[in-house]
Amino acid sequence: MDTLPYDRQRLKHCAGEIIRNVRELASAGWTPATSSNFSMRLDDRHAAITVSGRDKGRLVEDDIMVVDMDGAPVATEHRPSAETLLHTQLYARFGEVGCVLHTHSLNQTVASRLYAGAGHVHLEGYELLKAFTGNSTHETAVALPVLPNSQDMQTLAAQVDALLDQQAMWGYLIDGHGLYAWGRDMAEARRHLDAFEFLLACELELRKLHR
Ligand SMILES: CSCCC(=O)C(=O)COP(=O)(O)O
Ligand SMILES: [Zn+2]
Repeated sequence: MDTLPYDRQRLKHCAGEIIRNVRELASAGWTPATSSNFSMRLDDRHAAITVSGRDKGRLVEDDIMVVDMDGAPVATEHRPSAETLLHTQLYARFGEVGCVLHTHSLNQTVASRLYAGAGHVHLEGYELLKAFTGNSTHETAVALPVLPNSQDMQTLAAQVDALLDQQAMWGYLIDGHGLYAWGRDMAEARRHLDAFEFLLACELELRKLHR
């Protein structure tokens, strides 16, 4: 008899989706040196998330584990991502969030350094802003927040919660660290992540050209 408190088949499905997508992100160079972490919602009380410290470009099913919405491991000896709280806080806060992706690409990391002082990256006038759910025109602006980094996840999570109290958003940067993006499912989270990456590359390129 299966006494697990989550659906084993759903975990298998999510692990497959995470592994396939993260392989692509790793090939693009967005997960250097075991960085980055990835999760999907299993149900109201559980999420599947990458095990801490694994090479994200070579994930196998055993590298995906289950946590509850407080970030505690469920039915496993594995240690979850050091940043699990930044995933589960989104699942706990928004019932519709189904996937959270965190990467450390060069563009994301450089942009986080350049715009930390301003506290956000202003993205305006791009057709690609329509990639973010809720936007239907290029005639709009998105402020991508940049948070100070911390090794204390409670501190980071509190900063994110304070931002979410003020604005709707699909992602944020952490200074010198990387990008968090999310969506209702993997496809939407991927689209948001890819759009942020492209738009940050545009902003960095424009800065170079204007020098
Ligand atoms: C070597 S990267 C430092 C930790 C980090 O930022 C990260 O994204 C990966 O941490 P995890 O515990 O999820 O492997
Ligand atoms: Zn990280």
